[in-house]
Amino acid sequence: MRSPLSPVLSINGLVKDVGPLAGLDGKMLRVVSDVSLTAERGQVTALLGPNGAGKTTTLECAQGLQKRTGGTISLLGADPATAGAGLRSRVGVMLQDGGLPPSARPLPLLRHIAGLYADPWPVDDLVERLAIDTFSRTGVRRLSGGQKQRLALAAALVGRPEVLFLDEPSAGLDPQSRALVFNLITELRDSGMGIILTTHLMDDAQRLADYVYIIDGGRNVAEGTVQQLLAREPGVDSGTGSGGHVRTLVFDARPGLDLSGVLPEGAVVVETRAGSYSVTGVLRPGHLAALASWWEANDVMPAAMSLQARSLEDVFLDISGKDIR
Ligand SMILES: Nc1ncnc2c1ncn2[C@@H]1O[C@H](COP(=O)(O)OP(=O)(O)OP(=O)(O)O)[C@@H](O)[C@H]1O
Repeated sequence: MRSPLSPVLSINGLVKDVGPLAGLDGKMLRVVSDVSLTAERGQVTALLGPNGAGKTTTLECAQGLQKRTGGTISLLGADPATAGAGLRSRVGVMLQDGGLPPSARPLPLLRHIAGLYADPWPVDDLVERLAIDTFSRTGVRRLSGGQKQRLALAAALVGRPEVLFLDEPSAGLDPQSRALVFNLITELRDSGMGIILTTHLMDDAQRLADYVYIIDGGRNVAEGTVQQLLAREPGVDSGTGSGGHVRTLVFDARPGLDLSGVLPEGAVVVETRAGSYSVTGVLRPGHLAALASWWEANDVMPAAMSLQARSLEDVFLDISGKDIR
């Protein structure tokens, strides 16, 4: 785990039991057994994990919404389990379902929230920045999913929080709104806000996160910068791999080519469907040269080919497995 000088959030050995549960003969169920993470100021820290990994439970304990069973949590230097309203006013939370009152209208709602803070973000500016002006007087229940998301972000920001929790911030956003929201998140990060992001969209995490924690089954399974995680070789649990990046070369040619023994070690060749081949591994120029020589010797001219970088999604699936939770 990182040891930043002044983290906005620091979780150590979090344990959370729920219950007693009737389905377990009245026993407690341990849903988080050992999660640790730190989030720095001026960074986006992503918490990723498959369904049921314990992300929501971890973050709700961090926000003081659930009582932890064990471990320590420090949010802006205070214990969220015992801190009062003073801490809450320094923390912004954007929930996936918005948590907004259905009968409220965006502009009056934001003005009302702003009235609770001594030095709020000017509402007109937020409304303009998040393009809320076009629906500022429409009832929340009539807003589209993307409009609710932008309003939820504005509501989380109006108190100028020092730390911001974002749960699936781009859910339901069209490409224009996504760009708007991402630009704002990047700007907030650059201005020193500590941002904690949970998402199932690996693309969002890859784009926004400075540091990533992956949890599964209620415990940490991997962490690192996006670059460090991308450099991992498939199946390797720790370290940064051999220094090269795993890539996939995809090409289309005639079906049934026997490429066994053609490539230097470290590459796996699969005919994914008739005539489509993928070569995956820490590919080096020698792999490309061997393939091209073999094509020449066997009179094969691919109809199409591309070299693809490994994505955070590939790494995530590699670490957390492909089983459905
Ligand atoms: N009160 C509860 N009673 C029973 N099980 C619970 C309770 N709270 C959480 N769980 C279980 O704990 C596990 C972790 O849940 P949590 O919501 O933290 O996961 P998550 O990583 O946020 O999942 P998702 O990605 O699906 O939102 C799940 O298996 C969930 O069913």
